[in-house]
Amino acid sequence: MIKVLNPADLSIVGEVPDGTTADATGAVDKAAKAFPAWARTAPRARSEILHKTFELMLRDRSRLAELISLENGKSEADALAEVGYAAEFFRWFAEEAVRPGGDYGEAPAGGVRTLVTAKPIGVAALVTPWNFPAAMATRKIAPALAAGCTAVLKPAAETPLTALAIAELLTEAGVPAGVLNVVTTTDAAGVVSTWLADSRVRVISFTGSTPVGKTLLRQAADRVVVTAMELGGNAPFVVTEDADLEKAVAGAMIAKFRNGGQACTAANRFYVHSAVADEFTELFGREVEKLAVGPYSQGAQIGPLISDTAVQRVTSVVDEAVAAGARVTHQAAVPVAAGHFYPPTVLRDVPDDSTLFTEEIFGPVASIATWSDDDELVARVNESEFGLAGYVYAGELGRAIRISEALDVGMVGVNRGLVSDPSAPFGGVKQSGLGREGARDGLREYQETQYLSIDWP
Ligand SMILES: NC(=O)C1=CN([C@@H]2O[C@H](COP(=O)(O)OP(=O)(O)OC[C@H]3O[C@@H](n4cnc5c(N)ncnc54)[C@H](OP(=O)(O)O)[C@@H]3O)[C@@H](O)[C@H]2O)C=CC1
Ligand SMILES: O=C(O)CCCC(=O)O
Repeated sequence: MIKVLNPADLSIVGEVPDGTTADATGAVDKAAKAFPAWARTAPRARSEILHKTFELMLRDRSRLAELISLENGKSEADALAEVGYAAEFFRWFAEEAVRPGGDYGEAPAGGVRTLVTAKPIGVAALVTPWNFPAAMATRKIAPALAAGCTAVLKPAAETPLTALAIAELLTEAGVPAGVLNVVTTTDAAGVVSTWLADSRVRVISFTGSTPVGKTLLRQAADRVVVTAMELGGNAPFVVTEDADLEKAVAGAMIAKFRNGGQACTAANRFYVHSAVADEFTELFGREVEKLAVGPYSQGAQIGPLISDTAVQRVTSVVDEAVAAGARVTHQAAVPVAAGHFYPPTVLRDVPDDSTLFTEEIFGPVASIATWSDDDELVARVNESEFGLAGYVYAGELGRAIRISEALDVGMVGVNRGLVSDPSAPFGGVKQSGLGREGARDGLREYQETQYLSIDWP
């Protein structure tokens, strides 16, 4: 069994089976057996089951939020927001399930009709991280099932309880046995490589770190498995000299501190125009100092990090930046408690080559640098090998759009601190990944295009 810990106080909140590679194959057996019938189910029937699951998640919103907070540590507000966000993927893909797509046309030379259909690919392997235990699962399960695929899911070993609770709700909503199979395990590499080697698994969708994503891409290449990869980010947060600073601070609080900074979309590098950098730092820093850090059960706004290793890593990258000349300007207090807490922190004069700027921080640390020329700013931002999200705050909308379009990222919040939305195509460029989740694109990740070229005398 795997013991699931509460990162706020290290108490045990549950136990789940530690699945083996034999369990991994058993899950594919079930998914493969269930596939033909599920793929033939009328789109409307699949849609209604997904819609019912959306309703059940909202019915159980507080229970699910508590489970998320217990195993992940995030605040009650973040957990409730996550349940709403996660449930919306079921509603969105319930609506997309009835629009599988397709086409019908005539070849230019005549004598041929072309009938194009979008078919479910087959068994989908879904691998999800601990930072959004509900939303990362539903962002994959909903489109896979909407398309007519069956699935095997491996949640993170730190947060398996939420995925199991969602699977139960899908069963309650009417998903037949075998359509979704969850394998909890501490042998992530063994289970996932077993799936990628199995000829019945035709697509893998992964959310997690870039190094693991690269490993899975290499493994997927052996059988040319279709891949969708949501990997690490390094989001810039740009503030121009004519931006509304109060609005920019409000957006920064969301972009940086949602989920305690543990999000691939989290603002990682603040580039504030030198004319307003002092004022922005002061306004932002004052808000950061007010953040209440602690266990969700005490109504805190910021919970612990996921593990002690995470705390050590954030500590070391902050220390490294300070040694290189950065200054800590503001910091919130942390409780004296057993959990993995790190104080929300603001730093100024962070060098572009410090790890805080070149790698994902995945913690509540805001690193600020300054700039003064738009072209120089864009060049500095685009030096990164990552390109998931970005944020641009500017007074003149045209300038905000020009800067946003010049950034090598998949998503930009323009005068907004949040980009995530089930109706929008979530995903990154460069080493931040391949493919898109949500929107219509999310369904396409689980469909294969086939055409019939029909003799038409
Ligand atoms: N882009 C994103 O959304 C995320 C980015 N990250 C980044 O990655 C860093 C490390 O986080 P971490 O949780 O370790 O991320 P990982 O990439 O290690 O974990 C994500 C998922 O992949 C699984 N996994 C781990 N190793 C393998 C493997 N060899 N083969 C197949 N599956 C594997 C994990 O299982 P298990 O939990 O059992 O190890 C988990 O289900 C973070 O600090 C952050 O920078 C992390 C999470 C999400
Ligand atoms: O960190 C992630 O992997 C996803 C970010 C959550 C979201 O905004 O959708």
